[in-house]
Parts: sequence; structure tokens; C-alpha cells
Amino acid sequence: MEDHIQQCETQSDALNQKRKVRLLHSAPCNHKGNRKRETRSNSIIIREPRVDRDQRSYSPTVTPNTKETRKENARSRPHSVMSGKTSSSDVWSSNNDSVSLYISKPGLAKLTTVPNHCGLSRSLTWNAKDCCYWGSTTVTEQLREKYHQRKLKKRDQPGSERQRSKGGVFTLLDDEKETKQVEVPGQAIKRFRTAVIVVKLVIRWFEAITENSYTKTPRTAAEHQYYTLYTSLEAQKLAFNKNLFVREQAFARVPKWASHILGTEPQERSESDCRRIHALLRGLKSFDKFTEQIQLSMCKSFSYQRVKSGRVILRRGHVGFNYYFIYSGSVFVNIEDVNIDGNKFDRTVSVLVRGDAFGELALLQNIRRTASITCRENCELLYVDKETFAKVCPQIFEKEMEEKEQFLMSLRVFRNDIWNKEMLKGLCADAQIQQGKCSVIRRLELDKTHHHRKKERHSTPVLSDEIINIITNINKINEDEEEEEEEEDSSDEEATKERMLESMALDYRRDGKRKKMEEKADDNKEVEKKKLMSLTGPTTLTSLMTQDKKSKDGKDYIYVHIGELKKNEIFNFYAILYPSRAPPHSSVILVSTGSTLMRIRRKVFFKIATREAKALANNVAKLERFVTDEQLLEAYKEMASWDEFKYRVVQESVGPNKENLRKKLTHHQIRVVHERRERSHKLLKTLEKNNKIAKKIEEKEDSEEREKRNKMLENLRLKQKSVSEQQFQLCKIVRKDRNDTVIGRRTVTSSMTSAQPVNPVLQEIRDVRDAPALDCLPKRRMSRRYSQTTSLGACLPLPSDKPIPSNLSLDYK
Ligand SMILES: Nc1ncnc2c1ncn2[C@@H]1O[C@@H]2COP(=O)(O)O[C@H]2[C@H]1O
Repeated sequence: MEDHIQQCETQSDALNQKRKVRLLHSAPCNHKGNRKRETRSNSIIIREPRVDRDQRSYSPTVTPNTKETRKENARSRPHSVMSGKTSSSDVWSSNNDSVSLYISKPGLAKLTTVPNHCGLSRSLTWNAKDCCYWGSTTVTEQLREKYHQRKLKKRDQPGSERQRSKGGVFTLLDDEKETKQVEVPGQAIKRFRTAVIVVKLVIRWFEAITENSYTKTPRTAAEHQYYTLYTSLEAQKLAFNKNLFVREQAFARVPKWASHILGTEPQERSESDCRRIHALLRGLKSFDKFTEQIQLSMCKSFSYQRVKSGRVILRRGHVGFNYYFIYSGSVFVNIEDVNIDGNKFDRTVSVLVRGDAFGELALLQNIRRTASITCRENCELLYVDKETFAKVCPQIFEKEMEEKEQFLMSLRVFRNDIWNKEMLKGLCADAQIQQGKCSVIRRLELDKTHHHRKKERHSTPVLSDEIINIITNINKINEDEEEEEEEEDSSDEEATKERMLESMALDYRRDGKRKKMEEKADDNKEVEKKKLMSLTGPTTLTSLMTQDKKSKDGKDYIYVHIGELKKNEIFNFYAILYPSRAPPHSSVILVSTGSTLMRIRRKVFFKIATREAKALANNVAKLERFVTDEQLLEAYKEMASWDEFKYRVVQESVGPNKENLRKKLTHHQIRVVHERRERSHKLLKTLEKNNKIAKKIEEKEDSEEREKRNKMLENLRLKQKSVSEQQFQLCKIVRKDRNDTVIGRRTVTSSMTSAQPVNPVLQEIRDVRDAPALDCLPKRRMSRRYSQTTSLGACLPLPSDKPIPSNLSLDYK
């Protein structure tokens, strides 16, 4: 806009130099002052206007609408020309130096000149009944001077009527009544500029807030690893984000029509609009739990918001105003935690995705936000305000609360006689329902004898990288801590246990890949990450294992899957209640795989529980049976030896693969191969000899000899047959040794492998098969050459001068 104005100013300066005021009128206006369609026949062009100061009216010079005048007008017309229909109160203006047209009444036009520099404006009026403004003009120096003088004069006059516009542009009002109210075009531009500045400032302010939200908010470990993986291009290449290709994602965008409806005021939304929005949102998990009536009333008042990845939507401790639904994208739920050193840090407890909702706790209980919500991916949110929420939602949440209460009542720990309704309500209010499966993993310390064995194993009992959120630093529990103190403090153990639950909604696969990315990160990031790690402890299985390896105690740990959490079971209850009393084997990890959990905070539990309730919990917890470390170790040993046995059997029956073979080839073996090769040469020579004999016999013609010859031929054929047989077998063995997957006739049974007793004939054939090549090749390429040579071995030459009888099969290829 500013550029445009600048351009116009330059143009008008140029026109100023010509000292010419040009006003062009062409198409006539109708009686309302609106411009009629231009018809050449009756249009007029007004040029070189004369301003009659006394009459305050404009007397244009009328020139005929000829071809020449039109051409000249076209040339002189600046870019800033505005044209179009005029109506009452329209202001046409191009820039501050231009003469503008203001239609105050139908058929009455006011001309306002606004000199650029001195800030003066001049209103002129003329009858614009049949006129249309087509051009721009400039105020002459002389005119400007006069205006200036007149302005000063007017200012000095005590009773003079003078108005000062908001934009600071003066409007000299004429004595005549019709010129009293004049809208100054320059003023409009000024206002526009002010508006632009305000908008710019607001945008900058928002940007600053957004920037703060990104940079000043400390990230949790989960956030950090997510952004490390999925924000850098390099990382994206390495980590394939399958979610980007999930079908649902393609459709999970609020369509344009819906965002348009959601952008309107609630009172402007029609019944059908609400129905359409309702149809769109049906199927969202947390939306579906409301009755249709509530859903419709929500649709009436929904607002729509897009939030970019990394933005903080809610901050813990803030006052709650809205209740949010996630239409697309996902968010992190972060709470504050305390680490071993007593430092506070943010920890991701959950990831909410499309269909989830958040922000109800603060509204329902009239408290501050209990957690911070940060955008994980770009999100589309729909939210209702506090008032609407208060009107429609509480019934639903009451129902949900009842369900939670019912569930708690079904548990032994929350017996009716000890836990009254109020207490249960208190628990349920804070409790979160979380989705996830619950495999229980435990860290097991291996003894020295098993340290060795473990290395031999080719599979570990650890589930996989999916098991990520691990409890740590169990050994550092301060055992002297008083029980009561522990109840109050959110101690390390509590944090540890909470971290177990953390695992339930995170994307473990991605987390697992984090380590690789960490290695690639720059120094600053490394430092940051180390700081983060020191706060939160390792968050991936890989990092935990690395830590275990590095630990100075020299102990060897493994992670064992010890079972599944069943319905109505409480996870590691005793250790959660009394961390200091818990045996060291309580290093248990809960791994999410698909069930629904209710998560009660230990702190809240102790806050609400009475003495009896605590005693009851204690009793229940004591009934919990965990396998001991010894039992686990025993089971592990058995498993390890079973694994070893299986491995050995497989090795023996399948034989060494190509890679292993290459590694295992010793000098001795190479020598053996040489010897075999020589023997195969000998065999070939014998074959050739036989062929020569056969030729000689054929040459002899007498009948006596013929019989002999026939016999010999028969013998030869038999020999040929046996050779081809040998070659066939040789092929098979060679292929088997190459570890090829051979289909149909090529398939070699395990009876042919080295693990089986060796047939002397086959042994001979083996000699042949390994004949060429291994000697002259570098070790690195041996296996390849080996395969080449073995395939060559399958094509050993046969006596070619006699056609092979049909009964001799060479169908071994
Ligand atoms: N552990 C959690 N799991 C999932 N959502 C949570 C958890 N803790 C808090 N929230 C949500 O985060 C919101 C933060 O604001 P509120 O306290 O209003 O309401 C909170 C819940 O909706």
C-alpha cells in the first residue's frame, strides 16, 4: 500500500510541475449519483477546472468527447485513477495530492483537494448529477499557497468554524451549509495507515508470544526427542514417519465450508449449519460421549483454531477458559515433576491425538490448569468456552465420574466401609483414563556366570525398542527416609513410578530411534540433551541399556517380560505405596500395548486416604506376589540354555551361512580346497581318456570288435551317467552351501548338508565342486567367487562327439 501511495505521490509531483489541474469526467451518473454505463455519445470530459473560491463551486470546462481528447485523457490519467459506481458517502481518492470526489448526497459531489505537504484540504462542491469522476488532479502551488493563507486567516478568526480531523488533516469548511460535513480522503488514508500499523504491531506481538512459546518453554524429554526426529529434514529422511501416510490423516482436516461456519458468530449459525458441523464431528471419540442434544448445542458455539507444532496451548497454573477437542494433530500433556536432586522439570505424561479432548479439569473443579498442553504436530482444535461448557458438559463428566467411582469400588483397596463416596470422588476427579496395553517388564541383574552366557545369546528376553520408558536409579532410593515424609514428597521413587506410566501413550518406535539422532546433533544440542537426561533420566530402552553398560558397578542387566497386568490389578502397588520398603526388584516397567487404565496420583491418594484406608491399602499391597530375583534368574538361565540349544541345533542342521563360512575359512581349509581341486582335475582327465578310447573303438569296423565296442560303449554310457549323476549331486551341494533358496527341483534337503554322514561318492563330488578359484582370490571376495566356481562346476564338459542318449538325464539345471 505504501508503495502504491509513494508511486501516486511521485506521479502527482510530476503533474504538479505541469501546474495543471485536470479533472476528467466521462460517464454520467444516475440520479443517486451512481455511475451509469458509459456511453460515448452522451459522455462529457471535463478538463482544466477552474476553482471559483467565492462560489465554492466547481465550474468545469466542458470539452467534447472526441477521439483526441480521449487519447489525451488516457495519457494524462494516472495509475491511481479510481472509477466505479458512486453512491452517497463514497469517497474516491488516489493520494494526498489528488483531487478527490466525495458524493455527499445523491447527485451532489464534493471535491476535496488535499495538498500533500502542508496537510491542508479543500472542499469543493459541484453538482455531480450527470458526472462521473475519472481522473486525478493536483493542486497548483498557487492554490496551495492560497489555501495556506486562508487557513491561517481562519485560525485567527475567533468564531470561525474549523474542524480537525482525527488523522490530523485539516478541513476548511465553507460557509455554505452543504459543505459542513466533509470526509477527507487523506484522513481515510491516514486512518488506513494507522490501522495497518496497529495490525503490524499486533502481528509482531503475536509473533513474539509465539516465539516465546517455542523458545522460552523448556521442552520435556519426549518433546525433545520428537522434535529432534521430526523437525530436521535429515532426521526425517532417517526416520520414516508412517503416520504421515496413514489414511485417516488425509481426511482429518477441517474442510473449508466447516471452518467458514466455525468462523461465524454462534448467533449467525443456522440449524443446518450446526447439523453439518455435527455430522463432521461425529465419530470423534470424546465428542461421541455427549448426547446429541449437547453435541448440537456445542456445535452452535464451537470455535475453531489452528495451532502450529511446538506452540503451547495451555500452561499449567493458568486460569482455564475453554474446553478443547482435537480435530487433527496431536498434543503433549506435560506436568511438573521433581528429580532426585530436587530440581523441577517438565515431564510428558501423555500424548493426546485426534478425537481426544482436554481442559475439563480446570473448568469442572474451578481450579488452575493442572498440566501444560503443547502441540506435537500442527493441530486443528475446536473449543467451547467456559459458559457453554458449564451449561452442557458437567452432566457427562458426572456420568464419567460415576463410572470411575464404580470401577474403584470394585477394587479391594477401595472398600465401601473405608472409602466413602466423597473420598472416591476426590480420587476420581484427578484420575485420568489412559489407553494402553500393560506388559510388565523387569530389570534383572545377572550373576557373573550368566554374564558370559548372555553374550553368546542371539536373542535377549528384552521385548524390543518399544519398551521405552524405564524406571531408573532404583538403587539410589534413600532407604532411611521416613515413611510419612515419603508420602508427602514426590520423591525419586514416585517420579520413577510415574515415569512407568508415562510409557502408556508415547510413540515408542520413534523414541527408540532417538539415540541415532542424538549422535548426529550438534554440540549445543548435546549439552542440552545431557542436561535434560540428568533431569529426567534415560527415556529409551537403548539409553537405559547404555547407561547400564557404563555403570561402574560392572553389573550386567537384562530386561525380562514378566507378565501382563490384568483387569482390576494395580500396578506395583506395594512399591508405589512404600517405596523405601519395596524390595530392589521393584524396578518394574509398565509397557503400554492396548488396555484402558485409570491413573491415580500417589500424592492425591495419600491426601485423601484416611488411616484405615492406608492400612487397607497396606494389607492389599502385601498380598501382592512378585517373583523374586532368584526365581527370575533361574527362569532366565533355563531360557538361555534352551536358546543356546536351539541355536546349536539350527547351526548344525542349516550349516554355516556364507558370511560365517568366509569368516571360518582358515589356511588349512584353503589347502584342503586345493587338494580337492587337483583331484577333480584327475577325474576330468580320466573322463577324457575314456572318450578317446570310445573314439578308437568306433573306428574299428569288424563285427567281433563291434560287440566289444558295444559293451564298452555301454560301459562308457554307464560311466557318463554316473558322472552326470555326480555333477547333479555336486550342483545341489554347491547350491546348498551357497545358502541359495532353491525352488522345485533345485531344492536341497538337509540330508545333503555337512551335518550328515558323508557318502564317499558324494565326497568325491565335493572334491570336484570346490575345484577352481579359491586360491587366487582375496579373502574378501572369496564367497562370491566360490559361488561362481560352483556354478561352473555344474557344467563340466561331457564327451561331445557322440550325442547323449536320451535315457541319460542331464536335467539337473
Ligand atoms: N495425565 C494426563 N493425561 C491426559 N490428560 C491430562 C493428564 N493430566 C491432565 N490432563 C489434561 O490436561 C489438561 C490441562 O488443563 P486442565 O487441568 O483444565 O485439564 C487437564 C486435562 O484435561
